[in-house]
Amino acid sequence: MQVLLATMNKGKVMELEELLNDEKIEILSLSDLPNYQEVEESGSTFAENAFIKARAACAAGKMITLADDSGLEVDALAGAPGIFSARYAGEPKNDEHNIEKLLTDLEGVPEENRTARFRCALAIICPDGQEYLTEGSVEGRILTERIGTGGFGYDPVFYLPDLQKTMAELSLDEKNCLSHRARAFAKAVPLLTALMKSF
Ligand SMILES: O=c1[nH]c(=O)c2ncn([C@@H]3O[C@H](COP(=O)(O)OP(=O)(O)OP(=O)(O)O)[C@@H](O)[C@H]3O)c2[nH]1
Ligand SMILES: [Mg+2]
Repeated sequence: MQVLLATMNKGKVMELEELLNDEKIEILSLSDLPNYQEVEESGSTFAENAFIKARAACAAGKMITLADDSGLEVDALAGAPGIFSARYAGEPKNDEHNIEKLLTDLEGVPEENRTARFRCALAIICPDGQEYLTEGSVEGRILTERIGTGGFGYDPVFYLPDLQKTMAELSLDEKNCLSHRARAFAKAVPLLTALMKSF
């Protein structure tokens, strides 16, 4: 079975490829679709944006398509950056600038009020029109400085109190055991298994 990963984000591709690691699944990405034009994420929720990305890519690739829309919600910022996480510090998107802006916005906010979560909405679309959505989240806290070099995005400032580590200090395997994306993906596994039998 062929599955298309509808994301331009190399960090996500790495994580999803590892999660989808099954010899019966051939993984394609948007770079396998010649002339694919990235679609505008015009929705107002993670779920809407995940469907927008998945529908567009499925129409182009005509195979089972997975798209993730994800981001960071910080309580002291009323849920920002949320769906705007990728471009929080403006265009073109830049993880370093985003972290810089986040730390500036949170200056003076004490540790106990720096609670946050990553959220992921994972859309799965089939060429015959079936649509599914799963979601996952992981709770943490925003540090005042970066620690660790793994992952992508805000990982170096996202602290997991239970593990006493940032997300960027985890190996790919460790991140894939507990991340928002891994949790959304785990809920999609039974579905993918069923789809594999029918396509
Ligand atoms: O530290 C992080 N660890 C993560 O595990 C993570 N997952 C998402 N994010 C942030 O949220 C944006 C997604 O926005 P997003 O879903 O629109 O993706 P994107 O624009 O990067 O690629 P695409 O999939 O849309 O092509 C990303 O760029 C990041 O800023 C993360 N940050
Ligand atoms: Mg995006």
